Amino acid sequence: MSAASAAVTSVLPDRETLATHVAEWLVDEIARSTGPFSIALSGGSTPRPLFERLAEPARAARIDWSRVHLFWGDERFVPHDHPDSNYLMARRAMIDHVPIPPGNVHPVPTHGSPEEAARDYARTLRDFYQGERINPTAPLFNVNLLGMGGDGHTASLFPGSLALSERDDWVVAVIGEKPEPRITLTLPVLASAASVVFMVEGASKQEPLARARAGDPSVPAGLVWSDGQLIWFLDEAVAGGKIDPTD
Ligand SMILES: O=C1O[C@H](COP(=O)(O)O)[C@@H](O)[C@H](O)[C@H]1O
Repeated sequence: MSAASAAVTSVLPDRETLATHVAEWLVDEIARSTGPFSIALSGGSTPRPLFERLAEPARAARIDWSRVHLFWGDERFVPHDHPDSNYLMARRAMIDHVPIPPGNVHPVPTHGSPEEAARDYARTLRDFYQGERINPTAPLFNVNLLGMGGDGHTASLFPGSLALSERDDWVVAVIGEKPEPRITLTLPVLASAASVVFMVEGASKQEPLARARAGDPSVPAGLVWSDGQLIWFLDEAVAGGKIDPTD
């Protein structure tokens, strides 16, 4: 399945409304579920207002945080207190303000070497999943929240990267493509979610978004599929008035 097939699209007026809409969607998804609810978080700037919305007291009170497990789709290989850390951003915007049990927060380790960290995180994911191989009928995550960079990258899968072809390892170290090494889940693991959710905003991403949605293989976000449903949450600036929500 490619990003171009079986996708649902919601276009919201602006980034603030987008964040509120996705927060409400997530609250409803958690409320409708039973048992553990696992979410893979993205980093960068786009999800920050969403995390802040989820931490607002009235909304946070509607979430059974004891069932929520937080993972990350990718991480910069920097200490957890480094300003570039995806974990630190989520902690400051949300985790520090909600009653989630500490044991339910599963950041990507950033000690040792990047390769060791990738191996350790794959172990963490497999232990949570209670399986060594992904079964497409039993997704690892309830929700995998993804973003897209201006170059079309998603998680830490960059255009032309060897990591895009990885089908066996669940997590890989990406070295030499960015100033700092990255740790990223690979495509089959990113796809293993009941809902793979892209949140993309801003006029500067119109062009890569259009290519991703057309399934352009040179745009990593366009290579992501979902073992469940694929949802694009967009603001009008990135949709550019050109997106038919039924596409
Ligand atoms: O490097 C990253 O970038 C993407 C996109 O970030 P944004 O700032 O353009 O929203 C993000 O999805 C990814 O998790 C992050 O590590």
